[in-house]
Amino acid sequence: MPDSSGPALDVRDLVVTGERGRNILEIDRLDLAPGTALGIEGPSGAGKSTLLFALAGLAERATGRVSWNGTDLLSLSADRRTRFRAESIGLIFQDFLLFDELGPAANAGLQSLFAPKAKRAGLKDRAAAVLARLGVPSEARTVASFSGGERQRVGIARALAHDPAILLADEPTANLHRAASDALTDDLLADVRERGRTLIVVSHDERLLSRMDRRLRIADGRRVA
Ligand SMILES: Nc1ncnc2c1ncn2[C@@H]1O[C@H](COP(=O)(O)OP(=O)(O)OP(=O)(O)O)[C@@H](O)[C@H]1O
Repeated sequence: MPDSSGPALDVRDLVVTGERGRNILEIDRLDLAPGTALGIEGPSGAGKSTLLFALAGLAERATGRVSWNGTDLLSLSADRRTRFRAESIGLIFQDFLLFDELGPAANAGLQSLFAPKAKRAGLKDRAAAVLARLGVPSEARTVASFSGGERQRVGIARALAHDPAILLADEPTANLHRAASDALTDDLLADVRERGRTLIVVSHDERLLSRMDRRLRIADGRRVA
């Protein structure tokens, strides 16, 4: 059953500047209803990853408004922003930041170390379910010897383990073979359709983009009509 209390995105006059003060992203307005899947596309260097970072409240030198269901990330203190992210946002980014000395289940269920006791078992179960669904090797070895695609899937399982209301993904299918890519897309969209989750993906993968509800093209740091 759709969860209509999920977050809606409201971006106004978002400007992100680079280290030398140049505007690398300018988005006047972006609204997203709860339960929507948005694909972001555009040429290399267009500002897609910068936008995703800004939507997670991770962009340095960002001004304007990035509001999720009435909470403007840019006006929160760094601590509160971190807390909001931990509770509500799942991030699938390119460098997977795995702990090489841990196995896939421990990496994917990492947040259980910090979660309230009542949530730990559910988090580990969900991490294990996503790993299995994406076909990650389950034998007891550390991820140090995993391939790029396997590491990516462990990172994805970690992002999904705490069941976030908002999922932001940068090229989530880039290193995946067709079957894993399709399974991941199906799972992400099931969360959107059945549970009112909000999904935003940056991708060059037409197969993935074509399944999104909306698409946003960016070039030179701006929306293209
Ligand atoms: N901190 C920074 N200071 C200055 N310029 C930056 C900074 N971060 C990113 N840029 C520049 O801003 C532009 C947008 O970068 P971004 O990574 O968002 O592009 P992208 O659309 O995700 O590209 P790709 O598809 O190649 O990953 C690029 O020209 C990049 O070099």
